[in-house]
Amino acid sequence: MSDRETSLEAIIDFSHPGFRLCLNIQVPTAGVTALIGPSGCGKSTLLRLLAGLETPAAGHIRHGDQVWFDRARRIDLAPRHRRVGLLFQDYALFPHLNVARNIAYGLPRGVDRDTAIALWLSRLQLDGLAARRPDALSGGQRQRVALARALASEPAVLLLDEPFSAVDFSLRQALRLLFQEVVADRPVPTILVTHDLEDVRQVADRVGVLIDGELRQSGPTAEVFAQPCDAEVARVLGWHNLLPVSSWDSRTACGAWGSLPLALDEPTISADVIAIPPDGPRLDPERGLPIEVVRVTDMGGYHAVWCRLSDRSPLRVHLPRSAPCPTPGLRTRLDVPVETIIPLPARSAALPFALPLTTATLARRDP
Ligand SMILES: Nc1ncnc2c1ncn2[C@@H]1O[C@H](COP(=O)(O)OP(=O)(O)OP(=O)(O)O)[C@@H](O)[C@H]1O
Repeated sequence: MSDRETSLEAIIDFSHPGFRLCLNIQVPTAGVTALIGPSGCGKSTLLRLLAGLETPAAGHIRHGDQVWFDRARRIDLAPRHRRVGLLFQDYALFPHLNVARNIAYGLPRGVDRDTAIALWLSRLQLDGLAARRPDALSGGQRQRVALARALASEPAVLLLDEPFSAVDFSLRQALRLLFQEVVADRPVPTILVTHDLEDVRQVADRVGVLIDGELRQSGPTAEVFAQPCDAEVARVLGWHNLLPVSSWDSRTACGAWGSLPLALDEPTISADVIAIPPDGPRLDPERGLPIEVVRVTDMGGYHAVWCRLSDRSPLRVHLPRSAPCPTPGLRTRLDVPVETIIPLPARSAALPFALPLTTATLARRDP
């Protein structure tokens, strides 16, 4: 079956009091699609709508040829008929069932129960816990039981809300690898909601950035991380050094923090903010922005140096270990190579409806 036949597509318009989610999304079968955004932007709500636990005011949801929801045609498939593997932030385990029975709950017909339970207990490092009830598990154990239940059900679509958030660093790493194996083994449209950018970088093939119920940017993971479309998206992607610009032209950007040269052919975009990648700048007492070093952290391969600019704006730079390591309190200057500076608008429009959907998830609010 081609990817087009089994991808998940949805056009959704939905409101809570004071909040509106309005977007158009296509999730291909191959690979993982991560969904990130600030708290309250609508990520969990979108998963609930796709799973059939909330009903859109308008739109449609389709998995391959199967229509799950179509407001105009009055189709609204019950959640149990959508075959969605779901993991919620609160795990939603059955409190009266032990671990084994929770995992077995969604097993497809024909699967040997005991073998499948043993397999998933072992894969998620839950051996020895089969007979425990959820209230006798740690948060991380509960989360893994919920993940096992979602994966074991051989779903047609996987919707996972923060599936690795409650476990320690090394287990998280192991779970990411396991998850990638499982998804590669049985490709289904998969949405991974997470606040952890490492999850996105390591696991996701594509990423969509949701802000205020709209999809602001989406595309291949590396591309989105390298080229955020605006300062709000850049913040979601973990960019630190975003300096507001009060005036600018193609040669200079100025703000309360000072001024920096620009090298734009022409001022084609509205630059409200300049972004300074942390690896570009170098300390140089002779040139650049005046700074005071506030804190230095040894990150293993490099030193992270937190500085304050003249207006007390924070800035973080990464210095190679081969460079002299500054001490807190040092007043010096920061030479920022002109070619590393990225001008960004503060906020761009949501993705328009009519773009092709293969790499993109699209959104628009009504005017
Ligand atoms: N049952 C509800 N009634 C009214 N408003 C709700 C309800 N559930 C969620 N909301 C609101 O809808 C918006 C989106 O919530 P949602 O839980 O989808 O956000 P989120 O992006 O998943 O957030 P987080 O990252 O914190 O989990 C929020 O403003 C939230 O307060």
